[in-house]
Amino acid sequence: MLSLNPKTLSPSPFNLRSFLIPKKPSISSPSLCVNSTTCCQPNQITERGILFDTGDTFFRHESATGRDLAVLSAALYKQSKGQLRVLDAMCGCGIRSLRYLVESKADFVLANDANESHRRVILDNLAQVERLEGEKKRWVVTHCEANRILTDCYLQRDYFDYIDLDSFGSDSSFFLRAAFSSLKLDGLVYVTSTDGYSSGGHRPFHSLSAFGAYVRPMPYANELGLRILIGGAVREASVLGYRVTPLFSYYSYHGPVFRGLLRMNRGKLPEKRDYGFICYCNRCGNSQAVSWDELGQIRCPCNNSTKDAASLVVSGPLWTGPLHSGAYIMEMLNLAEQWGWVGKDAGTGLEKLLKRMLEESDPRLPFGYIKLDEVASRAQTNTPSISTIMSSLHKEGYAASRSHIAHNAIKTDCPMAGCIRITKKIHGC
Ligand SMILES: C[S@@+](CC[C@H](N)C(=O)[O-])C[C@H]1O[C@@H](n2cnc3c(N)ncnc32)[C@H](O)[C@@H]1O
Repeated sequence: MLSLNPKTLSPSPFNLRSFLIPKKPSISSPSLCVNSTTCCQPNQITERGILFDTGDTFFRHESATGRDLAVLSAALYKQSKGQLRVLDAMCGCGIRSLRYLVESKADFVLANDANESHRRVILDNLAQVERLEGEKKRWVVTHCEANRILTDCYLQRDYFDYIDLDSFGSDSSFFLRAAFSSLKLDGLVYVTSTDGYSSGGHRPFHSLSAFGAYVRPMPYANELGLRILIGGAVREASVLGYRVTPLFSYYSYHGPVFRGLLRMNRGKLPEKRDYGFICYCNRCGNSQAVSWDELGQIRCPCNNSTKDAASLVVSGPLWTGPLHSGAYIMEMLNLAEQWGWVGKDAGTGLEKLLKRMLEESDPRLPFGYIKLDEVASRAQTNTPSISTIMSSLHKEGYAASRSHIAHNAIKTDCPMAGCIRITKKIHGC
């Protein structure tokens, strides 16, 4: 068991952004109020019926869906393994820790945040668990730099089933190796990045140092954000002799935020087809995945001459495999249904999101998405409606789905030329 004295482990000055959040008044003793918003004080918040205080901490309402996904996946783990020890390495006000305890039924949660001034709010929020359930304490709060707590746990052989790394920018890459070391085999890491500059190809040398991927501007930048995050984790895990696979990947416009739930097992590097480079041709709009050995010979079929080689943009190495496991998303949907989070009157976008992720997990669909504006501009027509183009693609035998990442885009195995032809046909040209 851990024996950490938070007083002696002060946060490192690293990452000062979190300490610059303006102060809000905090309250003393929040209580758990299920399915009610009426008893809330103005500075208290409910999420899924759980009342808590955000105090001076960094808290975003918009991340509620990311937290729902976390809680569902942790609960599935508990159901399948019969145990759940969570390390919430950057817990903010402790909302996730609270939800892991109350909703996912975690046996133990270590709630950590480097900022010691969050302590009162976290303690008050988590104290609700015993008040509600009358059980013995199942949680500990610490204030260490994340790598420190992860490494301490590893050194003390105190392994976790589920590690949550909810950090800013591309910082999560900095914690991954320590996280994999302190994770049980078959355990889960829920990793986050808010680095939209790297995914947009605006700072390739930064993305190279943070994620190990040289990224250049491509039309499906937000999917690249997920792929470099997962690819970086794959690389970090393989250094330690582990193999990680994404169970789901989630992009949210608010931030932007890129999240991935990764399962870790012993193993070697991923399949060659799942980790490599992505090339996009500005000339024809098609993409291809290439491995390291093919990199020297890449040429887009649309252009055999070398004079137009500049039209090819290459990013990587990154994750080129599936973003989600369809079977896992089905399990999440079923649990969400049991909990009344989806279905009639559930009133959230969670069902739509999970169903879209399920569509995207069709193995026939390649990486990337095609923006309908790009198709229209190449076809010199108006933008086709998403349902019309999808039904035309299906009629011609292509796989096609919407993307949870971009609302005006489709994922399809139809090449750009086919999409242009279909769009022209839709418009009678
Ligand atoms: C995005 S917020 C966490 C939000 C929280 N998980 C939630 O869902 O509301 C990130 C937190 O990480 C903490 N933090 C930043 N750098 C850290 C580090 N190196 N080690 C531990 N905590 C850190 C900050 O104090 C901040 O509270």
